[in-house]
Amino acid sequence: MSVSGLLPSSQHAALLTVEQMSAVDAAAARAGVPTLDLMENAGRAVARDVMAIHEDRKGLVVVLCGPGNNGGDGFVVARLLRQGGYRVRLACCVDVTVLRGDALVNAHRWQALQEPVVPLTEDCLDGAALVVDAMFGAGLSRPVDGDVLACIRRINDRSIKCIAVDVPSGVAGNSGEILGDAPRCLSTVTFFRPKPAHFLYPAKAYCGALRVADIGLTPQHEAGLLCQTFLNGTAVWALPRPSWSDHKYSRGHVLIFGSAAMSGAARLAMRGARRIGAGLVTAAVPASALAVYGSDAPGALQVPWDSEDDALKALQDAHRTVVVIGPGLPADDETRRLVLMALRQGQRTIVLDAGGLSAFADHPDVLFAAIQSSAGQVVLTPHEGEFKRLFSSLAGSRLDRSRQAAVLSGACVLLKGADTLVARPDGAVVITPQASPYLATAGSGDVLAGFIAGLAAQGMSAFSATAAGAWLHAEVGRQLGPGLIAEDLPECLPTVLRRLLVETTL
Ligand SMILES: NC(=O)C1=CN([C@@H]2O[C@H](COP(=O)(O)OP(=O)(O)OC[C@H]3O[C@@H](n4cnc5c(N)ncnc54)[C@H](O)[C@@H]3O)[C@@H](O)[C@H]2O)[C@@H](O)CC1
Ligand SMILES: [K+]
Repeated sequence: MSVSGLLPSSQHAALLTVEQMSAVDAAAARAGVPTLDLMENAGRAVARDVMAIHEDRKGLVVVLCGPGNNGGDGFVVARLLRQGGYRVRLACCVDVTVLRGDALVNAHRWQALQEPVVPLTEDCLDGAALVVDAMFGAGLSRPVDGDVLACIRRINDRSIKCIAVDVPSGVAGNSGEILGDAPRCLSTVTFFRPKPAHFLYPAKAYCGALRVADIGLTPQHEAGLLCQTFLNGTAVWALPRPSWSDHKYSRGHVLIFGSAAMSGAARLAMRGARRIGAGLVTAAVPASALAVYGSDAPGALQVPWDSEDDALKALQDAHRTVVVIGPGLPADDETRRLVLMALRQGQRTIVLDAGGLSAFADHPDVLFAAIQSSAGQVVLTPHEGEFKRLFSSLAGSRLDRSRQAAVLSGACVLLKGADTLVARPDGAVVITPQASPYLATAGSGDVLAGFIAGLAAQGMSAFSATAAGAWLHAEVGRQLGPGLIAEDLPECLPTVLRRLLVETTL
C-alpha cells in the first residue's frame, strides 16, 4: 500500500480510517484469524496497561461497556483483571441480551465468573479508583448522550483516572472531532495501527499517552488498501544528504522576495533556507533596503527589486529553482501580480505564504487557475485565518478541508496548527505530531517557509519538502520550548539535523 513519492517505510506511519480498520478486520477473518482471538488480544493489551498503571488490587476498577465490539473488549478486560485479583465493577449501557457475536460470548464469560453486570449510570462510578472506557470505539455514529454522557462528565468533573479502549468514547476516529463529549484519558490503547483522531486536535488532547498494541493483525491483512493519511516523520521522507561531488550550485538556489517595511520576515525565511542546506539564497528587495538585508547575512545575496522588470529579471535566472513570496509583503495588487508572474515563469517550486496568500483573498479562483496552469509545483502555507480567506467554501474537519483544498487549488497545502497538516493534490495528507505551543510567535511561520524552500531547492518534491519542513520546524520548537523566539529556530536546526543525518542511519 505504498503511495507514490513517499518512502516504502511510510507504511509504518499509516493511519487507518475506521472503515479501513474494519476492512482489515474482515480480511483477517477471511484469512482464518478468529475474531474472538483478536478481541481477547485487544482486551489483554488493555488489561496489561491497567495493571501497569494501577498496581493496587484493592482500588476499584470500573469497566464501562458499550453495545458493540468496543464493549466486547471491555468484558475481556474486566475478566482478565478479575482473574488477576483486581476488584472490578462492570457496567453496560444495554442489557446483555442485546449484545451480539464476540461481545455476547465475552459477556457470558464474564457472567460465568458469577460476576454481575450493573446498569451504566453515573452512580456506577462511585468509589472508582480507575475507569476503563469501553463504551464506543470505531463504531461511534452520533453524539454521545443520556447516561453515557453523564458518565463522561462525571469522569471529567471528578478527574477520575481513565484508560480508553481504542479511542476515548465520543471521539470521531476519522476526523478527531468530539461528538458530544469524551473522557480526558490518562492513556489510550489502540490496535494494529492508529487512526487519524489519535493525532488530530481536539481528540488528541483527550487520548493521553497512546499505545498501539499488536493483536495478531498483520500488513498482509491491509494489502490492497489505499492509505492516504500518514504520521509525519522520517518514515515518510528522506532528507537530502550532500555528497563529495556537491557544490553550492548543486545544493540549490532560493529566491526570496522581501519588503523594506517588514524586512524581518523575509530575513527569517532566508536564514531558515540557508540553515537547512540551500546552497545559495538571494533576496530580491527594494534598493533602499539592500543594506538592511546584507548587514546581518553576509553569506546571502541581494538583488534590487523596485519594478516589475526587476522582478522578472530576478525570476528569469534559471538557477533560482525555488521562490518564496509572501513573508513581509503586503496583501496588495503588486504582490498578486508578482505571484502570477512567478507562476507563469514556472520555477520548479513556489512557496506562497502570508501576503502572497492573502493578496488573493478576493480572487482565490485566479490563484488556483494560475497554479493549475503553472509548470511548477506550488506550496501554500496558510494558518487557519488565511485558509478561510482562500477556501471559504470548504467545510468539515481540518483533515477534510486541507485535503479538499489541495485538490481544489492543485497545490500542496500546509494548514498550520498544533497538528500541522500537509495535503497533496492527490489526497495524501501527513499529520505532524510534535508541535509545541511555543511556536505560536511572530516570525515562526517565516522560518517555516524558508525551511520548505531550502529543502525543495535541494531536490525534494514539494510535498516531501513541505512535510519535512513542518516536521523539522515542530521538532526544533519542541527542543527549544519555553522562551523560544523565531530567531532561535534556524539556529537550533543544526542540532536536529545532526541527529538525523549524522548520528542515525535513516
Ligand atoms: N480489528 C479491529 O477493528 C478490532 C476491533 N475491536 C474493537 O471493536 C471496536 C469497534 O466495534 P464496533 O464496530 O462494534 O463499534 P463500537 O463498539 O464502537 O459501537 C458500535 C455500536 O454503538 C452504537 N452507537 C454508535 N454511536 C452511538 C451513540 N452515540 N450512542 C449510542 N449508541 C451508539 C452503534 O449503533 C453500534 O451498535 C473497536 O473500537 C475495537 O475496540 C477489537 O475487538 C479487536 C479487533
Ligand atoms: K472507548
